[in-house]
Amino acid sequence: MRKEKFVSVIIAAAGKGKRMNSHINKQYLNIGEKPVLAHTIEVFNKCSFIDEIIVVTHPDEVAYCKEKVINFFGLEKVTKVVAGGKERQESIFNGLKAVYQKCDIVVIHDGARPFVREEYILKSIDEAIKHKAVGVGVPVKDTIKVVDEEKNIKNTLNRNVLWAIQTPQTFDYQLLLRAHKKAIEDGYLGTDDTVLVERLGEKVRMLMSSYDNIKITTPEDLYIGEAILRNRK
Ligand SMILES: Nc1ccn([C@@H]2O[C@H](COP(=O)(O)OP(=O)(O)OP(=O)(O)O)[C@@H](O)[C@H]2O)c(=O)n1
Ligand SMILES: C[C@](O)(CO)[C@H](O)COP(=O)(O)O
Repeated sequence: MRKEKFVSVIIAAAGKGKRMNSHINKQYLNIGEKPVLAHTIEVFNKCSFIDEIIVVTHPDEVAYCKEKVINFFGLEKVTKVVAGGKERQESIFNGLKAVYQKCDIVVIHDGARPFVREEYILKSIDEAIKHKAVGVGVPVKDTIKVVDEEKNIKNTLNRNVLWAIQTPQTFDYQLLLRAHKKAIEDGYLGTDDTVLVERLGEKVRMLMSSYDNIKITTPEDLYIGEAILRNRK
């Protein structure tokens, strides 16, 4: 069934990586012998059901990304590198406007999540063909508290229903485009894409992925990433 669908991937890599505190943007820092972003794109590039990859980078880094990542690592499925916006949501919207006009299914993935496994990409494409919207994630391991501005605990959430959502998040293209347009119309800014579809009142499926599908966010994630990579070899 997947083969009949045109599948585009949008890699969001236009953030500034402020929490990493590095003069080099975190996507271009090495884990093992390759930049974070090269690890991420390689997984999609190798995946036979992916037809095109659109990379969204910071406007100042388009040329750098092409030279140091796309061309250097021979990532031939990347058809376009486009400039992102100030917020992640804006960057994804720029990506949505750049995909092939006959795109059926769109997979959204963070450039900063280099340990995504092909298995979950394939499962999420299948699930999106059936259900139109799907995110991957993991049940939370910690007990989650709601804390106010004075650092007082207000209440404790029921962990049995809490999941941490990751990417890939995979959608029927027209549905996600509609969800983004509605968010723009309403002035709504979300921190992922599934929430935009939730706002339309549409069902979004959750697929179990793995705890090692981490997002490289703060400096300690780099040595956790080195350990994940060593463990995979
Ligand atoms: N305007 C933005 C902001 C974020 N992202 C991307 O969205 C992913 C998840 O965002 P996050 O980890 O928060 O990255 P940054 O925004 O770069 O991090 P920070 O908040 O520390 O600056 C990253 O791959 C990032 O490059 C993006 O494409 N466009
Ligand atoms: C989309 C996301 O990866 C889901 O966990 C995440 O929300 C994006 O990162 P941010 O740190 O919230 O910008």
